[in-house]
Amino acid sequence: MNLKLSLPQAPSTSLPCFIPIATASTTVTSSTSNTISASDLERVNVLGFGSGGTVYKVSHKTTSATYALKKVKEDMDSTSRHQLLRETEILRLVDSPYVVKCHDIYEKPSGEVSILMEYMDLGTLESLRGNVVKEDQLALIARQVLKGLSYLHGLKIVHRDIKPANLLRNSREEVKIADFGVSKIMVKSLDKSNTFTGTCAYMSPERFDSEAADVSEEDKSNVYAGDIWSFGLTMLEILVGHFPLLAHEDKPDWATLMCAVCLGESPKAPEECSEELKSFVDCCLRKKPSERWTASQLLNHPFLLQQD
Ligand SMILES: Nc1ncnc2c1ncn2[C@@H]1O[C@H](COP(=O)(O)OP(=O)(O)OP(=O)(O)O)[C@@H](O)[C@H]1O
Repeated sequence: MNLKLSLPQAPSTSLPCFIPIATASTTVTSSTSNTISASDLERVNVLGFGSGGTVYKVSHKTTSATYALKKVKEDMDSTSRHQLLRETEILRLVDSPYVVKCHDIYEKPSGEVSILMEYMDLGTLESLRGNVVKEDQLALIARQVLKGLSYLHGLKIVHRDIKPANLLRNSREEVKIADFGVSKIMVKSLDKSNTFTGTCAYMSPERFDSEAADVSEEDKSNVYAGDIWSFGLTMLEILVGHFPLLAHEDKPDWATLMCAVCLGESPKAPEECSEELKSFVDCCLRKKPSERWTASQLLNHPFLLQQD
């Protein structure tokens, strides 16, 4: 008589069903037990603009603690709304020293959503462009990003947009992964999430052209390898100071990129680099996803072990 049936899991493709975002005027949701009221925050200045909204540096009126507040555009279309729901779902789930911490999420009755994050005072890794980055500095950055990726992949989260603009650093020499707008939590083991999502320039060959004859079903479902390709390109960019696939074009068109990523040879570390670094880059940028090393394997690569 009192039969109890467990409810089926919602598929990942549907709108995520998660706890609703709290209103700013009341309690706010948080991955920590401490909640911060939106009315206690004071804007200091604008930190930057993204496609989804504006990020402000804010200060807590009583504690003077500094945070970054991402205010998401109100007039979102359904795709952007969907991305925001996914991002907040993931932000609530993750808690790692290698991922930018989300303290609270606020929603006003008007629909305006703001995300309160840990403040990373040195901004994104894009700011390193033009600087000479030594191998030991690169190893320090690579190790932290890989620890973040290893953590995320362990939770079956694929980031899908690893690039210098989505990696933030602070003056404690910490580097953290940010921006989960196009990330995804993998539900089924055969879920193929290597679709065309994220920033084209850093996309792996199998994601760029998943219909190519040499992309097997196994390659398509090896979603985490796509993050490793993007990570490898990002590390190489930091090392050489420019986008490594097309040195002379700032904003290459889609066809040029497609040729470089899918038909060209994988980019390599410059000849003058150590053998360990050359091998490290090679292990990240193998064309076949099954041959690319995983984040945990890369953490044990000689390039990172020797710089420990
Ligand atoms: N937690 C943070 N601490 C310090 N600065 C931040 C933080 N988050 C974002 N920023 C700054 O704000 C800028 C915009 O960030 P945002 O995440 O909205 O967009 P984006 O990642 O640059 O672009 P898009 O969302 O279009 O991919 C970043 O480039 C960075 O300079």
